[in-house]
Amino acid sequence: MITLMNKADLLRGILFRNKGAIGGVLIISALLNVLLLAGSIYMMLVYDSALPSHSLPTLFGLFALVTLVYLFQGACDIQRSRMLIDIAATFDQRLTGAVHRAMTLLAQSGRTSSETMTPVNDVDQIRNFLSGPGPLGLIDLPWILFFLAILSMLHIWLGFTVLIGAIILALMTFLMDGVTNRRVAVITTMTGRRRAMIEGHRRHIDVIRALGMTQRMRGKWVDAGNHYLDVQGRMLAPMTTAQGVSRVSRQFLQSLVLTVGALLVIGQEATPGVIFASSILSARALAPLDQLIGSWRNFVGARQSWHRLNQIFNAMPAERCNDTQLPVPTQRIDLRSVAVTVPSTRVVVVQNASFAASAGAGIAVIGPSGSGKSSLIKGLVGIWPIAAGEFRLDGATPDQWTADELGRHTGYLPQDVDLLEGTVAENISRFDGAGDSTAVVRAAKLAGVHEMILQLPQGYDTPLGTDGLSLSGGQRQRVGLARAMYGDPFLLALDEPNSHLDGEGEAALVNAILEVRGRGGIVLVVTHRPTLLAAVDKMLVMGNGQPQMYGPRDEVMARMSGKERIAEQPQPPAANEAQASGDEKASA
Ligand SMILES: Nc1ncnc2c1ncn2[C@@H]1O[C@H](COP(=O)(O)OP(=O)(O)OP(=O)(O)O)[C@@H](O)[C@H]1O
Repeated sequence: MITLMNKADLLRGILFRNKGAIGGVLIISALLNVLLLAGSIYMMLVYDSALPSHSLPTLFGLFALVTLVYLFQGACDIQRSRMLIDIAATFDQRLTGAVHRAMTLLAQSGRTSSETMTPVNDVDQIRNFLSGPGPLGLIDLPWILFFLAILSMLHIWLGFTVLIGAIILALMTFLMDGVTNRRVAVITTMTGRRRAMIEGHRRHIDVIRALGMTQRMRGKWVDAGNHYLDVQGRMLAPMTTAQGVSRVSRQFLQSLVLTVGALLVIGQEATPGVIFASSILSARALAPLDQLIGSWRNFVGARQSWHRLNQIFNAMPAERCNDTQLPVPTQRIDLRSVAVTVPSTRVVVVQNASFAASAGAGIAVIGPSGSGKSSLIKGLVGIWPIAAGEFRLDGATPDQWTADELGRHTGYLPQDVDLLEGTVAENISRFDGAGDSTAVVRAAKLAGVHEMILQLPQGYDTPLGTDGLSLSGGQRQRVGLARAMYGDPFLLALDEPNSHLDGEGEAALVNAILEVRGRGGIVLVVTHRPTLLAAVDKMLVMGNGQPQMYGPRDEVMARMSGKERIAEQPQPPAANEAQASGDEKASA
């Protein structure tokens, strides 16, 4: 697994860690290119010695020899392809961890799902290219000179003719590269968006069906598909033309070489065997270029993926590795003028948040919709960046722990609870393979979900998630609560944890919050309902992305009801405004 990314062309480093295998491929390629002469030599010997002498033993002897060479050549060819597949697989394996980290960071920074998937698609693209025929064209490219030298040894005119052909094909490849580059980038982006579109439809299939949008969504998908195919067809046209021209040019060149050979034979400057041998040799000489032109689109795609991956990896911050491990926080949290931003837009959604709480505190975060309650929670548990101000746990800023360490001290229940693919126990234990079942059951009991889990087909071992059992909204919320409480985190942040709960569930939740507070944890709970107020001792009122009031629960409630009473009294408009602005100042 890669931990430090700030290196120029990191991918090349990873690929060339396979030096042994790459060296093996180059050696086998050299051998194969030399063995490729066998066909031409055989033909020359048959025409120039076996045929004139009418010697059957010579013919059969030569045939046996060339058969052996072909068998060996076949074995080398298979071995070379296998080695390339292994190199591609190792390259992919070595990048897996880094790709996952890149995806996590891209998703955290608010990128779209197609952008987030880019590193995976790019590694796929490079691996497919490396394990396909594409690299063989590149590896065999220098061997064009070898075949040109042999052809020139047969006759300088033969070498010259093929050299001109090679230059024309190389020029075509060069020109095609300029045309292809931008087009392949456009097609790659469109392919990613198309995949994201169908994935979006899949995710929201229930809403699409229930609201009668199936035909409209299908129409959108078909339109997008038609547009994609139209653009792809237009963009790929020059490439297909170049491939066709390359194939015909190669055939033409072979006939041209044959003609030059025939002219040399007529002029008694070469033997008849030379005609056929040079025809085969010219085909071999130009094969790498032809192969490259054939797989040029994949080559350009892989090259772009390579650059994109390098850019992504180089932009990734080095993974934090704190030398000093801080103790588990147990005392307090402090916020001083904290501002939270949305990662994708960098819009500030919470500002001037200043308050403190000590061990055992329970804080209800209330306020109207869009007032910044969830955003504040996201900032405190490290999902969204704190752009200004300070948040400290026992005096330390969150970045003094690694994300995973901090995660162990934090419990978070989001508004939309997503359980991951795995069993109920795995989900509750946050996939901590080393975690003990007692802690899982304890967290489930605390969340009041133990009895419900026992009713599931396989109890705690029931698979959930993508292909597993789907739970109801309330069940999901309670399993999510157990997951948040697992490991007795110091800071427990619950975002509307009772939105799907019935009376019994709410009672269990109140008990759970009291239990956490009783053991010295701090609970922040966003709620629109008064039921949970029984479990807290403090209240934070949010409005317009800022705390409006903070203090002991009953005091804040009294101030709020006082405000309401003032607002209810009929007052002249000017007096009303003065009162409102005075209150805001006081609470701020
Ligand atoms: N993913 C997001 N991308 C951009 N802006 C967002 C995002 N989520 C929230 N916001 C913005 O942040 C502001 C605060 O939203 P937030 O969800 O924190 O409010 P809230 O008080 O929790 O609302 P509710 O009670 O409805 O959940 C809103 O103006 C909202 O438009």
